[in-house]
Formats: sequence, structure tokens, C-alpha cells
Amino acid sequence: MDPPWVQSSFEGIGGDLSKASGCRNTISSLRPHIPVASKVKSRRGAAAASCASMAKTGWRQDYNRDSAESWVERHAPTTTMELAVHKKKVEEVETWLRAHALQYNARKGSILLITGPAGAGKTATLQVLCKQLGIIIHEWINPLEIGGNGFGKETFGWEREPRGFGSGVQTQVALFREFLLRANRYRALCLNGGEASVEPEARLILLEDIPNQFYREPSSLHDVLRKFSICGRCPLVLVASDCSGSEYSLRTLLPRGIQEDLGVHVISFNPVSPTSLLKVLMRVASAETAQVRGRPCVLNQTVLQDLCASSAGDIRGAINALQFAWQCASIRTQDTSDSTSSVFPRKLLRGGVGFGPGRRGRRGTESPTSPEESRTVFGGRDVSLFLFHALGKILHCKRENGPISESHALPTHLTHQQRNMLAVNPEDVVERSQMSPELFTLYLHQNYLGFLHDAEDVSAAAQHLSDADCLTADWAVRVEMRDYVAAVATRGLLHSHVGRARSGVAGVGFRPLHKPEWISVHRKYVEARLEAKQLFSSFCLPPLALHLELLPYLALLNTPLRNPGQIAFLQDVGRFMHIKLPHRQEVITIAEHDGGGIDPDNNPTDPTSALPAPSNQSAYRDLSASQPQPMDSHEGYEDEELFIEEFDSD
Ligand SMILES: Nc1ncnc2c1ncn2[C@@H]1O[C@H](COP(=O)(O)OP(=O)(O)OP(=O)(O)O)[C@@H](O)[C@H]1O
Repeated sequence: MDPPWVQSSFEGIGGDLSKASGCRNTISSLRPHIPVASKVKSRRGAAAASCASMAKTGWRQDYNRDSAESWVERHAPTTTMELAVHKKKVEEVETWLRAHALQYNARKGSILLITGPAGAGKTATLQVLCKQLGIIIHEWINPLEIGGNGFGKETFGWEREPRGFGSGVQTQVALFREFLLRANRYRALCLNGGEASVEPEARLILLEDIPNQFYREPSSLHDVLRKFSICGRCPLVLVASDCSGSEYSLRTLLPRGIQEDLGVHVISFNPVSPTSLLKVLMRVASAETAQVRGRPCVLNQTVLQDLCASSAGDIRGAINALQFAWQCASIRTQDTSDSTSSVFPRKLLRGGVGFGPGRRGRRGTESPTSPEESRTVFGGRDVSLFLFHALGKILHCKRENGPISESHALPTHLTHQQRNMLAVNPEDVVERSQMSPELFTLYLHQNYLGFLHDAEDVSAAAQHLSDADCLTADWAVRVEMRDYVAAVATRGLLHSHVGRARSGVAGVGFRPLHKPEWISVHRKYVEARLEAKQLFSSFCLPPLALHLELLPYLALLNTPLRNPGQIAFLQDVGRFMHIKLPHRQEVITIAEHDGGGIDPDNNPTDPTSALPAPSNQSAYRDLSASQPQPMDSHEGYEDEELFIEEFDSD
């Protein structure tokens, strides 16, 4: 029992009380342990009661109950067997947890990063495993107001309790640092005896809700994590969704170099497979059917399959869509009159919700025939493509099988241009890759050679890619022409692929894909531009004059420059004619889950990031005698007084 003063002060506020007051430690130690299940039940009970008072019939009551509670929560997995995640991934997470959270001697500040698409079950897996292994989760939740309290929630299995930190004006980052470094420092007070010994020792910190400030300034997150990896007292698990192409992507926040520095272990989840998704939806649907009193409302299997297809491996989205479809069906069954049509558009009620076993039931209801249709009906997910798959869809040039229908047949004089129908819509692929058409074209340009069979095909493809390049050459119309760039490059490439023009022709099989060399060349260009600006700032020339007039001129002169940086730079950019490239530059292979944007690890617009060491030293070799020779090594360059000879252009 709570002491009377605690009861009287906090009666009726329930679990959220400590969140509001920011002194959760004391409260949780004084209050008896309330299992979360009971909290949830009581909440459900209240919701159901309020619904019941409004309900006129049993059906209406069920509908209100349904709408009051999310099925995602109601049917959350409780055991690893119920998880719709691939077994290997679950095992990987479990192995890491056993090694780092359960082992007493394990390095305490170790970090696990779980990535994957949204709704792939990353958090659910962690929660289920922690519950199973008896690990308490301290989760960081961003404070709603800066200057108020920062909160963490502590979970054990499904239990959630807020944790507050002292009041006063503090920045979000400071609060976060305090949370991360102190979350496991002290154990909760236990004044009623006994409970502390029952509580398991193993803990971890869960960070899913990353403070916004870190997206603006990732280095501050790196600093905090560095400190944590040294003096953290329990493991940290970061859960982050892949959002390729977004500036808020994980790769911006935690580039590969930093991950290696901190020894971050990465486990990457895939989207939930359609088979697992279907199993979960069927389980949820049959559990709901069993609960509905009176006449059951059943969604047929085809509808469930459509929902799986449209949710693209997002289990949360699929269950939400199922709930929505179910409620539409319930309303339709309850209200035989047309009155509901005004509330729910006919389109929603017509598609997707079948009754009984057949796809097209006796009632004439038609379920969607394609994922796209079901997406429009139930608001499914807008599916983006990983770069690897998007490129593959164009380069492998898949076409439909079977003979060409008469309506699509070309006249006899154009039969050499006849191709089977494409299996994909190329513009749609470019759009879903979340890249600009220009960048996508660069990737095609880099990789198309390995996929074409004949020199004629290569020639035709090169012609189309060049046409696409020309379309954006004029800056005044560049934006308007972008869509045409995508169409000309992709359709031109697909059309040039005569080897795959007919159905039944075998593809080239797996081919590794590479990043465009343009990216490294552009990076070098940006680097050189900045370097020249710094080294030759005293000439006060605009970039165009500096690069096209002064630097080529200086490179030809035997001017005794005293600044070794200037000399090295001139040798590097001025020896263009002397560079021999016996083979192609080393190209970077694209991994399956790489995003489409320019890799921030090697961002060409930021030459300071992860650039290869300047090759100026190696540039000294093979210099002609006419080139200025270095007078000094680079060592001591910063201490040396700079002296740049005046350059008289007359
Ligand atoms: N069989 C199941 N397996 C996994 N999750 C399930 C299952 N059934 C229901 N769910 C629910 O699906 C939801 C999956 O969301 P979860 O937060 O785990 O995904 P996530 O990959 O972490 O996505 P995000 O990065 O967007 O948070 C959870 O609410 C979970 O309770």
C-alpha cells in the first residue's frame, strides 16, 4: 500500500504522474509495483466503459471498442515465436544482448545499432528479447519543452514508467548527456524492502527518439557517444529507421567512420517478408473475429494478401490497414441503410473488403487487383526502392512474357523497333529511388556497359544517355527538363537493350553495381577549388580567372615560390598532361541497402570529410624539369612564415 500522503496527493493520476512531476525515482520506489498489463487493462476498461455508454447495439459497441484501441498494441508479440522478424536477426540481437547486457564482465559502454525500414519490428524484437532475458530497458524520450524536464522511460517487457531529471533550464543535449551517462548509475530506492533483490540487474539504454539537435550537429552526438563508450555503465541500443535520401538519415548522423571508432555493432533488419506478414494478419484477423459477438465479419485471404503487398514489409502499417479495412466492413454490415456512404466514401467501402471466402463475393464486392489499387483504397505505404534494386530494374531490362498483342504491334517498317512490354514503369522507378534524375542517370552511365551484349546496343545506349545529359545542359530550363531526363535515359537504355527485347531471353545474371566515378572526380574538383582559394588568396582573383588564367600560367613558369603548399598544388593540377592512367580508377561497389543520395561519408560537397590523403607527395615523381620543384617538405608548413611573391601580370 502507498503511504496515505502519497495516495492523497497522487490519486487518480496513475502512471503519468511522475512524468508530470519529474521525480519518478522517489515515486516509483514508494508506490507498489503496478504491472503494466493491469495498467493497460484498466485503460482499456475505461475506454470500453465509455464506449458502452454510447453504444446502442452489440455491434456498435464492438465497433467503438475497435476504434478506441490500436490493434498494433493489442496484438503486440509477447514471445520470440510470435515475432514476424527473420529468425536469424532475432538470434543476432539475442546473442549481442547475452554477450553485452547479461555478462557481468562485458564492456559496459558497448553500443548496438539496429537499422532497417520503418515497421520492420526492430523495437518489438528488442522488447520481446529483453522481456525474455529479464533486461530492464531505460528509454530516452525527447522532452516536450526545453527548460522543463527530460524524460526517460524505463521498460521491462511491456512495462513503461517515466523517469524525470531535475528541473531548471537545460538544453536538450545536456539533458540527453545526463540521461545517457547517469541512467544506470543509481538503482531505484527501495524502502519497502525485498523488491530490489527481485529486480533483475541487467539493464540497457534504448535510444530511438534521437534529439533533433543531433541532426543539426552530429558531432555533438559523437562526443556524447565517445564519452559513453568510455564511462557508460550499461550497453546502449540505438534503433534507427532507414530513410534513404533524407538529410535525417542515419548515415548523416553516424557515418561509417564514427561507427568503427566507437566499435558500434550493427544489425540490419529487412522488411518483414510477405509470408510472415500474412501469417500475422491472419492471426490478428482470426483473433478479432473470435471476439466479435453476433455475426462475424471476415476479411478474405485475398484482401489480406493485398494488404501485405501494399504495406511493403511494414508490419505496423499492415496491421493498421487491416484495422481500418475491418472497421469499414463492420460499419457496412451494421448500417444496411445508405447513411454511412456519406461518411465513408464508396471507394473505401467497395474495394478491399470482401466477405466470405471468395475474392469477388456474391455481394459483388471487388477487392483490389493490384498492390497499387489496394494502396489507394487503404492508404498503404508509399514504397521507396533501394538504389541497388532501382538500378537493377532498369539495367536488367525485364519485359513481359508472351506474344505481343495486336494493339501494341508496330507497322511492318518499324518491326525492328518492336519490343515486348516493359515489366516496370521506368519513371516510377526513378521516382521511387528518391534520387534526382541526373544522379540516377550518372549511376546508369557508370554501370550500363556490363549489361549490354552488342556494340550496336552500347552505341545506341550511349547516344540516349548523351541526349539526356544535353537536356539539362541549359541551367535556365534544367528544372523543367528533369522529368524528361529520367524518361530519355531510362527508356533509351531499355530500348537499346535489343538482347532483352523479346521474352524468354536469359538475363546476364548478377552483376556488381558501382558508384559513378564522377563522384570522386567532383570531390577532387571541390577540394582543389577550396585549396586554391586558400593558397592563392593574396592574388584576389575571382575563381574563373584564378583557375583558367593564373594557375595554368604559374604552372608553366619556373617561379621560385616559397610556399611548399603552393608548389605542391601547382604540380598536382598543372601536370595534367603528364598523368598516365594505365587502368580505370578504383570504383566503389554499391551495397544492397545503400541509399540513393551522395554518400555523406564521401560527400563531394564537403571535401573535408573522409577524403583520401592528399596525393601531392606522390605527385613529385615524374615531374618534368620545367616544373617548379618542392623546396621543403610539408612538415613545419604551418609554422613557416608564408611569403608569396608578387605576381605582375604585365
Ligand atoms: N508478430 C509481430 N512481430 C513484430 N511486431 C508486431 C507483431 N505483431 C504486431 N506487431 C507490432 O508491430 C509494431 C512494429 O513496430 P516496431 O516499432 O517494432 O517497428 P520498428 O522497426 O522499430 O519501426 P520504427 O523504426 O518505425 O519504430 C509494434 O508495435 C509491434 O507491437
